[in-house]
Amino acid sequence: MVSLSGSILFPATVLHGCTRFSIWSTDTISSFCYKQRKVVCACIAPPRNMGNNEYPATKFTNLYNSEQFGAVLEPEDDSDILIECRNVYKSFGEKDILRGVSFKIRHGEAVGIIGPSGTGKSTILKIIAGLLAPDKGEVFIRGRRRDGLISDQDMSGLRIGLVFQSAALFDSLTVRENVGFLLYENSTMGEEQILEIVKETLASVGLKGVEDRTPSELSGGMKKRVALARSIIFDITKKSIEPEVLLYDEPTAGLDPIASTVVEDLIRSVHMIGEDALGKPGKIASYVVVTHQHSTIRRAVDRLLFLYKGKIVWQGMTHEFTTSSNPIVQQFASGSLDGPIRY
Ligand SMILES: Nc1ncnc2c1ncn2[C@@H]1O[C@H](COP(=O)(O)OP(=O)(O)OP(=O)(O)O)[C@@H](O)[C@H]1O
Repeated sequence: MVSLSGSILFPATVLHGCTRFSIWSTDTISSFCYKQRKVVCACIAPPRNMGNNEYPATKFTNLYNSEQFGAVLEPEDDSDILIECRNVYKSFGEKDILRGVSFKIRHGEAVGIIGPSGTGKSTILKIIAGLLAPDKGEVFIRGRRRDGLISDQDMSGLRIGLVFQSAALFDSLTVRENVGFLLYENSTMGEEQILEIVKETLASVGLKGVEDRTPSELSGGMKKRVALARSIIFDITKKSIEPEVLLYDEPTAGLDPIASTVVEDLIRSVHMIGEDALGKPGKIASYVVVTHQHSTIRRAVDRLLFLYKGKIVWQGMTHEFTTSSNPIVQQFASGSLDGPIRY
């Protein structure tokens, strides 16, 4: 899981008009705060219907139409790539964690990253998010190479949000203040208007009448929904609306099976090809989920990347996961102690 500083409390937002980015951690806010030039509101989101002229709402079911071991079968058209990692390396001290990771996230995709514990899944999310810089290799955001961290560069064109395993809500604030935090801080909207948007966003994740509660009065599943609402709320006064990629780090960890299903369906519902609790199309262009849960793999993602020993060793559609002949995947899918994966 992503754990930047242990205590994950504060929302940090966009810097200097760079890539629209919302993330919730003390580490981030502190590192961003001293670097920030001009904080602008991260609370904008893509159009409600992303199937526009720029990006047709592609169905990805057969995009990568067979499981791949090493080689990747991909569409030739690269115009819909939102994020690309190219040959990314990352070490921590003596530990080589990522050793040449390459993949693309396309507009409309729902991608899962799986693999044994400690293999670097959360590290990849942090690199995509721009919180960690790769030692070697490149990250492209809508075709533009990002150099260093997100705060180092003025990049526009994509909002990237990270939803932590722990909901990372402000304990002392109400649900309304948590969800509307970025709007209260950065928007020109009045209190009444913000409250309306907060209510509508909460309703879109199936929560009503909880605005005045504090996080301690919510269940774990409700907290995750509030965190999701916070990451999809947007500033309706903004003129330009950018697509958003959400990165979920173990979103169902610690939940019972039914609460997991609720969150998995919620992740689907806020996606552009889903429908939220209000019956409106979701706003999220693409998302990436790091998970260990089989139910989340089955229910919430379409395509899988399997990370092992620093590389993507397998990728395929979700339905290919349990039938794969790849011994690493077979062992992981069955949970067997016998196989190439050793602990
Ligand atoms: N900032 C850091 N400094 C030193 N080591 C780190 C740092 N971040 C991660 N690591 C190490 O890198 C390895 C990969 O960590 P990461 O959290 O990315 O793995 P993961 O695949 O998400 O694991 P899990 O499935 O258990 O959550 C681990 O051994 C971890 O201890």
